[in-house]
Amino acid sequence: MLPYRLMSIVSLGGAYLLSSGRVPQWPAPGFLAAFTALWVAQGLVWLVWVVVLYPKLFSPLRGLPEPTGNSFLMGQFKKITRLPTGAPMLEWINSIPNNGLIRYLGPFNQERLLITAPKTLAEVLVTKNYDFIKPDQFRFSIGRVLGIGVLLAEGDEHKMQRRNLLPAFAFRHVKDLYPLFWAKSREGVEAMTEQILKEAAQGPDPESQTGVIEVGNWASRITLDIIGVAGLGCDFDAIRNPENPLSEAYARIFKPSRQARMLQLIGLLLSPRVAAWLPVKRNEDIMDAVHFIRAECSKLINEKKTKLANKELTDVDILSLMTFLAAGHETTASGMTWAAYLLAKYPEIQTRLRAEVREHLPSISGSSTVSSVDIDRMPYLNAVCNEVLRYYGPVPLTLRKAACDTSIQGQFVPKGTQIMLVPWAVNKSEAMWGGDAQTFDPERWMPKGDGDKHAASGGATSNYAFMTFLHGPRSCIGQSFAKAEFACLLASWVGRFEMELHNKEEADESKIEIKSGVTARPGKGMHIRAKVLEGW
Ligand code: HEM
Repeated sequence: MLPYRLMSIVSLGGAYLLSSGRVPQWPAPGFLAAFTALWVAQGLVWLVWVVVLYPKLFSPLRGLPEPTGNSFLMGQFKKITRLPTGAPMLEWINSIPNNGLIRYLGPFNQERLLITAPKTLAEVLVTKNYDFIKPDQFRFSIGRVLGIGVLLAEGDEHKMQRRNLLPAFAFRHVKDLYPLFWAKSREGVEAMTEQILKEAAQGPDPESQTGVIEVGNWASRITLDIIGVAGLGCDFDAIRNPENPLSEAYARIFKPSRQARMLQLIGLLLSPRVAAWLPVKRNEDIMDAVHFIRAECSKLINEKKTKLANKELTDVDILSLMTFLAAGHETTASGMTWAAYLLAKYPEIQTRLRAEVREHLPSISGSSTVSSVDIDRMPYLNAVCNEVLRYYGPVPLTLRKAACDTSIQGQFVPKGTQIMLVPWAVNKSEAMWGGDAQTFDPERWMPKGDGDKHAASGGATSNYAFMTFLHGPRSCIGQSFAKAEFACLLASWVGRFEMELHNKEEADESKIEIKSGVTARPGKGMHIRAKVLEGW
């Protein structure tokens, strides 16, 4: 970032000397003119150093393997903006021979270090975890939405927050939430069925029981209701109310747009604060949504406090609540969107999964519930869930910054270096998953006989190959919660609906425009032709 404080101090001093006539010279300039000239000159020198000299001639990282075809000033930026987030890194991880680290240049030749192999991932995520912090850009842009809760806290503050929260996310607690996940799955499926049947009744073939639904919106509303009840015992009623203001507020925040990308770029070059301050519509939308969400969360906390007879809350505060509401519903909803897409694309997988669900789980139409044991004994359901989360991990990419001069596998990494952790690349790395890494194949997670331990890691050579929830002290705390919720939702959808792609062209994945903010979603939504099936 532009060192404007230092530049301003130097310019002030210089302008004083020049304009006071203390330096022998021809006509002494005015103070303002001298200040401006010095500031601009320093800015230019800084630009040449940062954009050209340092990355090309002096950086200690310049010997690392890197992609070819850099533009002189913007490195790989054009490719990065043209392709979906994570896609260029997937290409590089599989085509550039490397030893766990690939360097590439981003906008204005800013250096990025892509972490590609188990040993380098282990060092960044586990052994030297606190050497690699969330970058200011990330902290500021997400922090202004969520506050500095566990997702953004660093060092001792993070350790403390995480320690306090961990018991609530232990499997022994999550296990008790299965009945809730199932009840909400039922509510979601019933509401979706209603919409489909209504549409079928108005169409040319009222008997078809078929209609087109946008699954991403349904998934967001269902997962928002689940997190509301699980986290606070409060039902937002988003399933029944499509115009629920809370889900609309989240939709506005997570909506990717051209203006959002421009602001991101300005944030990178100048400062995220400058980008957030600009009077543009995207900033206004975000601030409106944030104020609304904050007010809602305060209201919920106050209600909960009253319910607890005015005793101090120990387990939940407003930052945790805001963090969980955001981190815990858009992610699972993105996963469900891709799950519906992949099942629609691969009907034979869908049919096999439906058979297992209908055989092992009680009908979603009745009032029976399910337990963790019911779900765990369904190998194909678990295989499909794992494979969806591998193939289209909801968080395609996340960032870190070296907090100090450090090293990764002996390679010196200067303070401030941007580190790229890219589930969309690592999850499909051929070095770790084999030649079929880029094929959607739940079979890789199916045990090939008694005691087949290999299947638990999907046949990959290392646990680090599955990066969907990251690993180590900053991995997703809600992983067990999310997996259980995901399995229940997917079972209920596939048990009730036969899903086909509405837009057949989208069977070719490259035809889907993917918009990535924090999570990756189809930019125009995912429209599925769903048929309500009888008999379950
Ligand atoms: C499929 C669903 C989910 C996925 C793919 C996912 C993925 C992730 C990832 C990749 C991170 C690390 C982000 C980073 O450090 O850059 C993360 C962190 C986190 N997730 Fe999730 N998540 C999911 C669901 C959930 C749920 C349901 C909850 C809560 C109920 C949750 C709560 C959190 C929290 C609190 C953190 C911050 C942890 C820390 O920094 O210590 N997530 N998640």
